[in-house]
Amino acid sequence: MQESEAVTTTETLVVNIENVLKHSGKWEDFLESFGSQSSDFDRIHLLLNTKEVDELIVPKLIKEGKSVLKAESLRAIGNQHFKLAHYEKALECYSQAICLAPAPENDSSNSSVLALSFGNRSAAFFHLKQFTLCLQDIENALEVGFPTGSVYKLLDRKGKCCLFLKRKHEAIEAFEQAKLSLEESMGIQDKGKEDMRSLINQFIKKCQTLSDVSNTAEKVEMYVHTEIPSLPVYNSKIPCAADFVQLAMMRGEAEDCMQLGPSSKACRKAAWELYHAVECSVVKTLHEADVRLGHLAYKMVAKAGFDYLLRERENLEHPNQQDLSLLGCDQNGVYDSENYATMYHLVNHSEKRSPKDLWPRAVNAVFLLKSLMQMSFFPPYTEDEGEAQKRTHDACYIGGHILRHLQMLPCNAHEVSEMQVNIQEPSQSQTLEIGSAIYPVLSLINHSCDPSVVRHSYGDVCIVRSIRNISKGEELLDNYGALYPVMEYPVRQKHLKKQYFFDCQCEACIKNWPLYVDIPKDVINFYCERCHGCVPVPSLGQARQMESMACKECGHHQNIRGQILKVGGLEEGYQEALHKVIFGLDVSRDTLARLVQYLRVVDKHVHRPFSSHNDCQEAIKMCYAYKANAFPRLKISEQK
Ligand SMILES: C[S@@+](CC[C@H](N)C(=O)[O-])C[C@H]1O[C@@H](n2cnc3c(N)ncnc32)[C@H](O)[C@@H]1O
Repeated sequence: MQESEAVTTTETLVVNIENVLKHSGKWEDFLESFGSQSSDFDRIHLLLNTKEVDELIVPKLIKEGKSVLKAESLRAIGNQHFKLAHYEKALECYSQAICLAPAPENDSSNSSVLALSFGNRSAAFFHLKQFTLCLQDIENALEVGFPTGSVYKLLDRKGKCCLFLKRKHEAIEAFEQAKLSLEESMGIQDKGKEDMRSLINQFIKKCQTLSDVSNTAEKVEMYVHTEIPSLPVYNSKIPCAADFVQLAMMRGEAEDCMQLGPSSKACRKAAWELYHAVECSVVKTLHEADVRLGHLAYKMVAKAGFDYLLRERENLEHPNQQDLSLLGCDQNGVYDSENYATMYHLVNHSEKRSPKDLWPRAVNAVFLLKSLMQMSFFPPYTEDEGEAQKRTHDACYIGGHILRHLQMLPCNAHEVSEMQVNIQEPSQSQTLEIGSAIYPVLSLINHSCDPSVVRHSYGDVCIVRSIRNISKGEELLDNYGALYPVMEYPVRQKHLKKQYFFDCQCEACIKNWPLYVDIPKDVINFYCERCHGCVPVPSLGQARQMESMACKECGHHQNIRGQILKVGGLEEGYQEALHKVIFGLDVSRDTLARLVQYLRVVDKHVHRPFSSHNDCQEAIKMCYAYKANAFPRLKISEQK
């Protein structure tokens, strides 16, 4: 028996190749030659034509088989747990069954184990009161061929979920469909049908008592933007369907955000097809080689397809800047994040990168290219000499795309995150990066060390909300991992320069705002009514007694009692809400509403940095985070 080979990561591969070239005295010349290449195409060409490099980059495909038998057996164990009301254990088994179940078209058994497992898992989610996840799995089960005779059960469950979530009209529609489906189902006696019908009718009556609520969340939560990624990848080491499973498990959690529902289904379908075409068999290889963002680069190219990339070559490389469609906009001039061109033209800073920066990326690109070559991505080539040249040329062109993305992604990709909640010790909760994704619209937002928006992951959907007042026409500013309250100015600048190639000129940087711990607590700087400068006041209590105060900048004396009363009037409610979030994990809408109200008023009247402003922002972020990907989940989704 062959001993299993140790897996080589691309990082080790880079070191190995360097060592081989150094050993043969060719490294310096090679690096010089590499540094003189002016395009990604040429860089890939050089690597493929350097024997030592070409011979060492040999990705081994690690295929993991699907198995109906294994999936069925896990599903059966899940059913045993389910009967004993061990729903979380059942959930785990069903999830594993879903991972191992083949796509329905490859499943020769009578009913698709994938569809049944999704159906079972929806029941487990239902009992765990995870209604949105339950709905997601009902959709999945129906999509992949749940047995028609039992579809009424899923529709009935769907109606109940919608009822719990107070989605009146969807609930009634689902129950009506359940009744129709019940009529069509064979193996159920007339009496049984009648009982079931009358039960469903009772639920419909319940639905009718619900009021037609609108989405009030939006008013409290300050939504700015919601984006479904063009491409997501997970850091999971589970092969193939893992991404799909995680998507199914997580996407659509934001039941209070109306924009998520329908398109996520289309995305899942697209992802499913893509995986089974060029990605499914290679996912494990990419994870084992630890290619990280390389997985996204691979997926971008795989999704675009060889024909498209070849056909659009001229338009991509030399777009007519007047023609917005060539830059990724649709016929109406609207930026289309599904269009490859939008991602292709995202900033990559190629011209600022040194050969030492580009070299490991080029090795990664060749590794990914060769993985792609083992799939049915390229057209078949004959053995002719001309064809061999074409083959090399095509490889360099596609490899060039991958290399371009490996430069673009570190400046533009976003993390998909999940909070691991520590219920006993909330301050010990941790946020983990569970994946990465490209959101082309989000990628247009610049950085500030004092950002105006914050992002949270709901599944792999990203929701952007404001965390301070934003005037009409004002630029949105996100944070690239360098917040002024917790990171010193030089450290922030270094980080931003290294990864994003710019010197930050945000207000916090220019004015050298202190770290949170050093923000003076004995003074509050109100806005001057004349010049917008600082009117410093001591504590709110003392300030209420004072007749007028002077602006530090223009000297104008003014009575700011009205402003002080506005902030002071909200202080008690804010303090209470803050305490509830931090110590009680109370992230209900009421608590959030008080925090948001306080933040809006403080933002309007008081200069930053102001530590209560920071505290309030952090508490608001916590409220959002606990509602986003957070496990174990707080039972907040069902709260009013
Ligand atoms: C995600 S992109 C943001 C969109 C980008 N400005 C564009 O026009 O496509 C990140 C890049 O934008 C630029 N950038 C972002 N924030 C910036 C800032 N505050 N000042 C200057 N450049 C910034 C940097 O070049 C950075 O690498």
